[in-house]
Amino acid sequence: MFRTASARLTASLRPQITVRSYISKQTSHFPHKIPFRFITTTPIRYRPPTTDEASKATGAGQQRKPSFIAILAVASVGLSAYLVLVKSREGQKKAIEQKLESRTKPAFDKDKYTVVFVLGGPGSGKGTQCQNLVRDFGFVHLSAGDLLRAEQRRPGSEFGELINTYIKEGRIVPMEITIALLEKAMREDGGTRFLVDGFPRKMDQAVKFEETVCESKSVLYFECPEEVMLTRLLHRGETSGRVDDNIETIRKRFKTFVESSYPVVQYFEKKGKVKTVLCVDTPEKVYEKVKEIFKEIFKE
Ligand SMILES: Nc1ncnc2c1ncn2[C@@H]1O[C@H](COP(=O)(O)OP(=O)(O)OP(=O)(O)O)[C@@H](O)[C@H]1O
Ligand SMILES: O=c1ccn([C@@H]2O[C@H](COP(=O)(O)O)[C@@H](O)[C@H]2O)c(=O)[nH]1
Repeated sequence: MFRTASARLTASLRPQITVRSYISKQTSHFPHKIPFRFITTTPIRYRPPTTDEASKATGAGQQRKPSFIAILAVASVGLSAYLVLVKSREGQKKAIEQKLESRTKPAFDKDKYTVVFVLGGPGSGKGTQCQNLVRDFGFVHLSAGDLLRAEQRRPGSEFGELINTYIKEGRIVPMEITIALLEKAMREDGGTRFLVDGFPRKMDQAVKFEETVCESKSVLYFECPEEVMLTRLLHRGETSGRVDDNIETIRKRFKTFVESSYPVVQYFEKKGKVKTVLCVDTPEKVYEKVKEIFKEIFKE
C-alpha cells in the first residue's frame, strides 16, 4: 500500500525493468565492463539509451589520442607523396619545354595549314562567332579555354588541380601546358584550317606557338567595352557552371586581359595581321562584319 498520493504517483513512474535488467536482456554484445552509472540499482524510469550513450557504453566512437610519432609518420608520408607529385608535374612540364626547345621549325607548315587567332576580352563573343565560322568556312574551332577545362576534368591529369586554380584566379596557365594541348588537338583533328580561340593570351605564348607549332595567318580581334562583357558573363554565369563566371573572377580576368593579353593584339597589329570587329551589336549583326572579313581573307 502506498501511503500518500505523491508516493503512489512516484511508484507509477517506476520502471517496468531497471537499467540493470535491460542490460542483462540485451547483454550478449555489451562489454563486460559496464560503466558504473549503468549498474546502479536505483530504480529509474527506463528509456532506451541514446545513440551517444550506447556508443559510450560500447566504447564505439571513443577516440584515442594519436601519438606524436603517428602524427609525424602520417605527415611525412603525405609530404613525400606531395613532393613526388610536384616533381612529376615539374618533370612533365620540363619534358614539354625541352621538346619545344629542340624544334628548329614549327611542327605545322604555314603554307599547308591556316591558323587564325581569335582574340578579345572575356565575354566579347569569340566562341559564339567561331561557331558561325566553322559552319560557313569549314574551320576547326579550338578553344584554348575548353581544352584546358577538358584537361582539368580528365581523370589522372597531372595538371588538373593546377589548371583549376589558375582558371579560378583568372590567371594564365603556364604556356607549355596550353601549347601542348593545342598541338595535340591539331594533330588529332587532322584538319588544315584552325580557329585558335582565346589564345595566345600572353606574349611568351604568342612567340613560342609561332616558333614551334604554326605561324598564324591572321588575328581576329573582338573589341568590346568592359560593362557589356560583364553583363554577358554574369548572365552566362547563371547557367554555365564555370568557376570563373562570377564577379570576383571576372574582375581578375579583365585585369589579366588588359595587362597581358592586349599587348599580344598590339604585337600582331604591328605585323599588320589584326582585323578588328566591334561587337556590341547582336550576334547576327556582329557576324555580318566577321563574315565580310573572312570572305576577304579567304577568297579563293
Ligand atoms: N553579340 C552578342 N550580344 C549579346 N550576347 C552575346 C553576343 N555574343 C555572345 N553573347 C553571349 O555572351 C556570352 C559570352 O559569349 P561567348 O562565350 O561567345 O564569349 P567568349 O568571348 O568566348 O567568352 P570567354 O572568353 O569567357 O569564353 C554568351 O552567353 C553568349 O551567348
Ligand atoms: O590560353 C589560355 C586560355 C585560357 N586560359 C585560362 O582559361 C580561362 C578561361 O578561358 P576562356 O577563353 O575564357 O574560356 C582563362 O581565364 C585562363 O585562366 C589560359 O590560361 N590560357
